[in-house]
Amino acid sequence: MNNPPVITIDGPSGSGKGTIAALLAKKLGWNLLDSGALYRLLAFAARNHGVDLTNEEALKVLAAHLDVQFGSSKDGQGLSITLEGEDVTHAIRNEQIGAGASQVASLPAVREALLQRQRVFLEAPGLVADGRDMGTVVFPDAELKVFLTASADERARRRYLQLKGRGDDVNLASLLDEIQARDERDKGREVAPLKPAADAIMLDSTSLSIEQVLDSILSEVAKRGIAG
Ligand SMILES: Nc1ncnc2c1ncn2[C@@H]1O[C@H](COP(=O)(O)OP(=O)(O)OP(=O)(O)O)[C@@H](O)[C@H]1O
Ligand SMILES: Nc1ccn([C@H]2C[C@H](O)[C@@H](COP(=O)(O)O)O2)c(=O)n1
Repeated sequence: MNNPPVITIDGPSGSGKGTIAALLAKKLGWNLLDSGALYRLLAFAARNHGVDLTNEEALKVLAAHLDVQFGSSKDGQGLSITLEGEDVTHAIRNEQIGAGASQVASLPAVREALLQRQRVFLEAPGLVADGRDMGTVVFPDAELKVFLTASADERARRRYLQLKGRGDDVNLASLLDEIQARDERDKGREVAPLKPAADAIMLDSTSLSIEQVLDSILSEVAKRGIAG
């Protein structure tokens, strides 16, 4: 029997992957995988358990035993995430945890330990998966692969507005530095680096609205006859 269809959305931090993936999954009535959340959860759990972010062996064990539940947020617009019984939906969404996630994600044993956890999200009627290696490694046979980009300045500006809106004390110049450092680490690692799959469509969202990005992907979905 054929597997349910998959749409992958990969790209650098702040390009809008998570926002677009959630809207697309909702529109299609498909399942959603936010793979970055798994790396963030691991960085968060490592901090809670006093595990050093360079200790590959301990992180591999922690990754294999992460006690995590994904659900729908109360507003139905995104995910709610529980780690070891604690609601960490918002606690994992800061730049410090993002940097830690990028660090643990460079370790081959960690990626291997999280691979199967990601593939179990593939259930009928379909899956929208966002991350860095969804189209290249985790779902290489996906029906549609999107590589979503935006300039580093625009991504830093978006992150600034997002964090400011949440009431965080943030600085645009440091956010730009952090985004560029994370880009370098995600692109430069040896295993599953951030790069477009050979058969991905490239979408630069620098001067596109969220609606325009979504429409462009939906027209590709319709063109390929993927959903329904
Ligand atoms: N096309 C767009 N135009 C303007 N703002 C956008 C656009 N796409 C996303 N945003 C906003 O940018 C911010 C970052 O988006 P989002 O979290 O989806 O990025 P991401 O690529 O998933 O980042 P990360 O990989 O770090 O999780 C959000 O506040 C989102 O609303
Ligand atoms: N498929 C993935 C998803 C995420 N990562 C790493 C790299 C990111 O810097 C970090 C956090 O991801 P985000 O939540 O910002 O999308 O996790 C990865 O290597 N592979």
